[in-house]
Amino acid sequence: MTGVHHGYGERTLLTDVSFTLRAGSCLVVRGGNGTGKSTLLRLAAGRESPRAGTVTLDGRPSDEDDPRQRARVAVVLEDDAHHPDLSVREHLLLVALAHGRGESAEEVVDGVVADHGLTGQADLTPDHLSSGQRRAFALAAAFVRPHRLLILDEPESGLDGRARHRLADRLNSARAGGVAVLLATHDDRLAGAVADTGLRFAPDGRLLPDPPGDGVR
Ligand SMILES: Nc1ncnc2c1ncn2[C@@H]1O[C@H](COP(=O)(O)OP(=O)(O)OP(=O)(O)O)[C@@H](O)[C@H]1O
Repeated sequence: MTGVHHGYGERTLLTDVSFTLRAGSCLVVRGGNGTGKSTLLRLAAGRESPRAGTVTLDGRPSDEDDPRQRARVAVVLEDDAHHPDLSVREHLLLVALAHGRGESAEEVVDGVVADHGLTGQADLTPDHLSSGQRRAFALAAAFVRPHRLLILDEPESGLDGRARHRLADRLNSARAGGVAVLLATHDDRLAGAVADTGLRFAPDGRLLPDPPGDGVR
């Protein structure tokens, strides 16, 4: 992201924001409610275009409608959609198949379901999940896709302590495999456990360096 300015109406949220995220690294973005974290992630994901500046992924403009990008980037934002009439397992299988997992799809889904503590909920439809289980389900839908970059907006919300530890472990294994992670969170422990660099929103919309700390590893 280079020299990005963005806002809505009269309000400026991002002022001259630049950063680079490399393979295998995790950048955490923090700031109070309404400062612009989700907005920044939507721009990174190519769901929205900035008023000024550029957002590129592997040298190409970030664009969520670009199939090449969707084959490499998995995004969990706050407004995740799901099929109300498919079970957790059926939904994940559909996502895995749509993203080219082919014959390995069932195995990938079974592994991700177990990793996300959803084994007992695999045959339920989303309406029958608790809010924390729905969050785990949204994260699972990202993990069944091929991904070189994960963009996660407050992935910890609704998760209990055990599930947060599992999430930190999964993100660290992903990083070890070369996956880049862009994370917005209010959880300093999660930030410290998974991120190697951090940025924090200043009141003028600039992003200032904010080391993630030690967290719980
Ligand atoms: N599409 C939009 N049109 C107009 N205003 C918007 C739009 N999206 C977000 N905003 C406003 O921009 C501001 C920043 O929103 P954003 O969701 O990025 O904040 P956030 O830092 O993620 O907050 P939180 O920690 O509460 O999730 C808010 O005041 C919000 O109302």
